[in-house]
Amino acid sequence: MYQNNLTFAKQCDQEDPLAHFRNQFLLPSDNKGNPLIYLCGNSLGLQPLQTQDYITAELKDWAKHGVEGHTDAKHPWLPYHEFLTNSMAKIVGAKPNEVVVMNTLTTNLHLMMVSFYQPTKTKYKIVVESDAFPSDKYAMESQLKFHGHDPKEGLILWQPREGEDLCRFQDLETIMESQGDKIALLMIGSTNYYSGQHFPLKKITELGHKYKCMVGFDLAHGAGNIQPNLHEVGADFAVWCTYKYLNSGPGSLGGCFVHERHANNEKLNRFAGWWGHNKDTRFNMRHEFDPLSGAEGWQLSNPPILSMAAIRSSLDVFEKAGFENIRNKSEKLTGYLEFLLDELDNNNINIITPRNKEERGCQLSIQLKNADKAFHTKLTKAGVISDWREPDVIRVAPAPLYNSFEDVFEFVQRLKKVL
Ligand SMILES: Cc1ncc(COP(=O)(O)O)c(C=O)c1O
Ligand SMILES: Nc1ccccc1C(=O)C[C@H](N)C(=O)O
Repeated sequence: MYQNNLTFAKQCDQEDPLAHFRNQFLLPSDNKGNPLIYLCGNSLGLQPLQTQDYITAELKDWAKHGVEGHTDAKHPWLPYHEFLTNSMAKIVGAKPNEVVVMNTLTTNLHLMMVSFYQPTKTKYKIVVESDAFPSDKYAMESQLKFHGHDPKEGLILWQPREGEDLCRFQDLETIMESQGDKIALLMIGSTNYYSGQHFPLKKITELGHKYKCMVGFDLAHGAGNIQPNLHEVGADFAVWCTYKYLNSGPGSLGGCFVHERHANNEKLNRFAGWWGHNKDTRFNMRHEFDPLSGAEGWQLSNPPILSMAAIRSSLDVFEKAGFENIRNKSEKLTGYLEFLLDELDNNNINIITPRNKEERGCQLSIQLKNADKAFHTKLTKAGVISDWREPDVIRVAPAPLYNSFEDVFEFVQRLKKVL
């Protein structure tokens, strides 16, 4: 159904019900003002036009009200995180009291492991996909060490088979069959940062629970990209960032999910702070810690409002577009990219991301045999923003809110030239 020509790409853009959202983003250009082809939303999403106004409004309220802005700002700062909750809950398929925006991703991962990784002498191992993002692995290794275990022995890697790029669910089952009684936590990147493989979250959760393990997901590459349906999946916890597909700016805050079955679970360890304390008595001071029910109870500090304003802006764009529409377009757009790459018919190109759309989001990871980083530099000079991940992969992620079919077509033309 796809065609390898510009007229077809333009036709798709004309028929795309989300096409007008592109104008609501600031698209980067080079020093001479030529527009770049930006396919890097998997690393840093682009800025919605309205974000500046959302942030400026908070700066103005700060100027006008000073400390009184906590209660008198148009969007009062004391409950500000609550303005994000409903939209964020929809993005990850959760109930509002299961979700909170706070801290950053790796910080939240640690906080969640404090609660959901409570190893015993015999049941202490953690399973992770072998090529997880380094920060996640560092966090898990340091948690193992913190509890007195050897990370080399305690961290089990779920690996692709020899000669393959993707992990198979059956191999996770085999790990659980042989070591389930020693495993305390399954902590998997819902969508792997390198391969773009999206894992079967529900099957993984059920498998983990069968062996009495806690199950958590890192949705850094999933949130805003694929609907993870966290509540229905039944995961114990999840963490994510908002600077990739959620377009909320560099280093912006992260999100955190705690399943409602743990909302008031007093058996869990918790590192506490005053923002997680009962709102009615928070300012009475000198009270014993009285945690809020649900994910909010894990908050530590009063949050940075300027970052939250950017998240509120971005979530408003998602609300307007509707996540199902976004995902629909995403499947078509990435399908078009896949089609055009296949049309190149080049033996040095290997798409390692799964071919099946249920097992991937918008990113395709393109392995370029015999290429090195210099190749990627050439591609960048040709006006394409993508990223290179060692040893030989270019990650390309057409983001449905601001990328067009023409972007995808033009990218493949430039790739062909550089090849
Ligand atoms: C899967 C994954 N985990 C962790 C991180 C690190 O997140 P942060 O720097 O926000 O803690 C990233 C991206 O930077 C990521 O993609
Ligand atoms: N936050 C960053 C800051 C600087 C450079 C890269 C990042 C990334 O997000 C990398 C991303 N997590 C990745 O999947 O490679």
